[in-house]
Amino acid sequence: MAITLGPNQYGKAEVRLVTVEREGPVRHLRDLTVSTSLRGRLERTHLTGDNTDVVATDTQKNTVYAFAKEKRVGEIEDFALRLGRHFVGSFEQITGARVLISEHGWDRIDVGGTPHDHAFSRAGGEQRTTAVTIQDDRAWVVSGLTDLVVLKSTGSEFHGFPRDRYTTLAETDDRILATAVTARWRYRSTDLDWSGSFTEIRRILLETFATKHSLSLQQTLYAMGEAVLEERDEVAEVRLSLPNKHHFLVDLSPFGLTNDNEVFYAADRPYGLIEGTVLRDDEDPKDAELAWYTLPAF
Ligand SMILES: O=c1[nH]c(=O)c2[nH]c(=O)[nH]c2[nH]1
Repeated sequence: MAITLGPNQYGKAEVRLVTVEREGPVRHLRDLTVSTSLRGRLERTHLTGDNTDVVATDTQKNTVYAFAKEKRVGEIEDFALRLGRHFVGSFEQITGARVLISEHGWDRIDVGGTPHDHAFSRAGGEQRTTAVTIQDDRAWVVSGLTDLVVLKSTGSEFHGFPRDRYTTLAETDDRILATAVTARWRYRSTDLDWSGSFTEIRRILLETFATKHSLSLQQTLYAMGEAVLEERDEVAEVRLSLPNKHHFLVDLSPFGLTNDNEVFYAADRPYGLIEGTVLRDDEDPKDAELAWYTLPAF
């Protein structure tokens, strides 16, 4: 039996990078978490401990900080492409790179109706994300968002599902539908107005969630992905992960009270988890395998 080294990558995970840019008295703040992973001819270190080919993870981290100083960070997609191309272009043994970036938003604190120059408050839990993959001279960009928490207080039904001896769930034609959207979308290009595209895709996801009358969260998921693909040519594929944040009607009958969809118990766990991919039928699924490689399936 021969034993060999299979696919591998290595890098620095979750480099916390905060930049402050000056514009007169005004400061601009960026808050990123950056992970780098490199692939290539790395057998020697694994098999013999010879580190000749190993670009140290400490060097990778330092490169992130130095790049942030040498040129404005700019769009997270462009920053990730610069970093990935640097590693693949500078070290002959490194043939591929994956750079993950998530951005945490900060809002200016409002002081007496005026946004403050240099004081900020965290903008909720939502993050904008990108995953850039470089392989030799090719590149792929998968961007997205996490933890976009949404709720609609009506306009959602769930019925018609099979019943067996274990089924207790009541059918409903009016329920709360709530979720924390994690979405990733694969771009067809590496040269785009990233912020403009992000803003539009986020708007489409929100508008579709709000306006699509829902017969299941699965149907809502498909509608959200479909709307993005219909409106945004630059996107090849959308993957969504939607936890169903259940809101159960409280039984008020012990107190002699009715509950006409007014009082709910917001359950923490377990939650339904609805995940899916929406893609163009002319896309070759093989083409993007590397773009998604090692990313969560949804
Ligand atoms: O939208 C839903 N999809 C399900 O698959 C499901 N299952 C469940 O118990 N509630 C729901 N709601």
